[in-house]
Amino acid sequence: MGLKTAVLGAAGGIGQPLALLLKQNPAITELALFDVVPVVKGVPADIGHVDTPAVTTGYVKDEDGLKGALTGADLVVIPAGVPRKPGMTRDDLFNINAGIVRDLAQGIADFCPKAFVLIISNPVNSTVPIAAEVLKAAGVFDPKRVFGVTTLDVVRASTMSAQAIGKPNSAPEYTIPVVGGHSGVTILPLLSQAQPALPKSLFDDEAKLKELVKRIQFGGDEVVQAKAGAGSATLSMAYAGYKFAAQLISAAFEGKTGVVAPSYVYVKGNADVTKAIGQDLAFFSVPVELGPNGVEKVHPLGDLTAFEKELLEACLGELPGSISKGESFIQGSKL
Ligand SMILES: NC(=O)c1ccc[n+]([C@@H]2O[C@H](COP(=O)([O-])OP(=O)(O)OC[C@H]3O[C@@H](n4cnc5c(N)ncnc54)[C@H](O)[C@@H]3O)[C@@H](O)[C@H]2O)c1
Ligand SMILES: O=C(O)C[C@H](O)C(=O)O
Repeated sequence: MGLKTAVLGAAGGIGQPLALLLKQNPAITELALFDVVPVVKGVPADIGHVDTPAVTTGYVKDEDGLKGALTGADLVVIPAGVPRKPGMTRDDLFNINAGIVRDLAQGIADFCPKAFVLIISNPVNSTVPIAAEVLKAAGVFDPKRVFGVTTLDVVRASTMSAQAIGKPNSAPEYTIPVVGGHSGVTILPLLSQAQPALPKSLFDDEAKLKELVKRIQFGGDEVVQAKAGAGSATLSMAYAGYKFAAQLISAAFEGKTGVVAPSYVYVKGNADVTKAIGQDLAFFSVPVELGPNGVEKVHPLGDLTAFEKELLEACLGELPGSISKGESFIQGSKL
């Protein structure tokens, strides 16, 4: 088995370290790096020296590079687009990133319609519906193969919970489902379902619990502010993006079973999700069991505490509008 993986936006803050991490995955034999800026030809010249199997190539948009990067791709990861500056919301990126994701999704429809698609570009709550609409219009949308990458929220939930309970080295021990969307209050960490359970004292201290949830929801802002105008999370995102890609590769191509990870996927018509959230939304981040077809099964959201139900209400106050905004961007252009 040899996999071709394409990274679109590969010269960027996320793209470069993500490409390096992907280069280390032995299942990947071809790593295609695409960007609009010519330096993307230098990235494979650099990481191509790493002594792992993947042959690494750079493609620039101007040279009809999208076709070369995508043809034959099994997996496409998209971190293309502009990042936030302090004071911006992710939705403020919509005007620029919506068109970028639309054009890249069209390339996927044209050149690798069966690839797994992992979307990192913000606002994820809208860019994933945009990609889905483009693929639908081309008649190639497979809801099991398109993923909004929300793994950074999952990673933050473990790290920040471990810090909050005074065991900062214990982050790797915790698995915490984070569902909903990927922006502020749409990020819904289900701390009550942490494995192993977080200490009861955390749940007894309402102020501390709320502070922790808010920190997970607005973790992206922490980085945006600290970078002071020079961008948003790149290194932790590359780690998280690779983590999800590696989980998908192991389940889809290497026969690993029982791989479950939250991801923002198409859930329209899923009776269990509709029952759990009280709406038949098109997209929601849910714990997904991964396998040869991508999404093999959506796992239940489980019992929510009264506080988590409040968080769900807040999430649902924002998420449907973000989904419609993405869908209308494509549907409107077809009128
Ligand atoms: N999902 C998440 O959890 C998450 C986390 C962090 C960042 N992000 C998002 O990821 C995106 C990228 O962030 P970054 O820090 O890497 O930004 P960056 O500016 O460092 O890199 C973006 C890259 O995309 C390239 N690009 C622009 N238009 C393109 C196109 N049409 N085709 C191909 N490449 C194109 C740019 O040339 C650049 O190299 C942003 O939208 C950011 O908000 C998402
Ligand atoms: O905060 C951002 O804009 C980038 C990313 O979505 C994040 O969560 O770090």
